[in-house]
Amino acid sequence: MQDLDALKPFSIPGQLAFRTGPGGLPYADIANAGGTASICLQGAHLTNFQPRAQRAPVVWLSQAARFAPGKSIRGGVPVCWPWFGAHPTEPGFPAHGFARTVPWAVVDSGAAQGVTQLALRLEPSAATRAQWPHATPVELRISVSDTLGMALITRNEAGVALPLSEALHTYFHVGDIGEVVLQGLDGCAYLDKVENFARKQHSGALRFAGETDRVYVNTVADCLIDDARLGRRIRVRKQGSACTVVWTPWAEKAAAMGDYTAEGWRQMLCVESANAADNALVLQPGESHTLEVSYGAEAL
Ligand SMILES: O=P(O)(O)OC[C@H]1O[C@@H](O)[C@H](O)[C@@H](O)[C@@H]1O
Repeated sequence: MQDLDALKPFSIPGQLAFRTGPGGLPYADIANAGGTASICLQGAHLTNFQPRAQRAPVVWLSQAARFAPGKSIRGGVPVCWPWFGAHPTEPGFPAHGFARTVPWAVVDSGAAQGVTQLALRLEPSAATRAQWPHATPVELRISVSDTLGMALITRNEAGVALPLSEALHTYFHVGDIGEVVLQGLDGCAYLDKVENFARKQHSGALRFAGETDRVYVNTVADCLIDDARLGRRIRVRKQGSACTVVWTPWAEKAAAMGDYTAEGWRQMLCVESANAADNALVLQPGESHTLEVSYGAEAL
């Protein structure tokens, strides 16, 4: 992992600074006129985003989150790569890939027109090569203003076609999950992970009254999280993503997972922009793929 001296050339006075934070891990803090954000360099894991005009963060972080080398953080935006969910053939490999728990290097930063940018690249190691021996440089480019932009860019330099799945597994902060209405998935087919991946059809808006874990396939639509309690709508825009994963653990599963306070799960909803299941990618030699999202909030 880069030390703070190596990171200094990327800092931008008044906008971007680096520090050692919880778990002894390096973090980047961004602040500008539009909003604030923090990114843990382990996993390129964004842990906070709040527009200045919002009284609550847009991205949720568990109050019981643990920060440690090699451990995924509960909340924020885990980067799931180069596979989403269980590995297709290796049950011993970590769920959602290794990208979220390994060091990423800062490779670029900049500021223009009220937007602060930071680019990170996954650092391959003997441990990652043991699970993914392919030459596929991957970068996460983050841009912060009153909206948050993220682009996950994978390039296949391996010389052979490669199957790959991925997601930006974003935990959004909501007032209360029981009052949230999610729009954008009307008419979509989904795999219901709560019922052993049964394939179902969805219609209308989505409301939550229990554990929900669904992979909506063949949808490139944006989603809206309407949050009556906080009086706001979060707009989830995406490009280069053909499925959307919706997840809330509810009480029992949250308690079993740890990393949650007793009622903490009520303040989160995962709406994940992904390429997985029916929409997993096959990257041809020399091909690049970009999964891009932007998140903003407005009054309801
Ligand atoms: O605990 P993890 O590995 O971060 O995963 C959290 C959840 O992530 C979601 O994307 C999955 O659909 C769920 O099945 C899973 O429980």
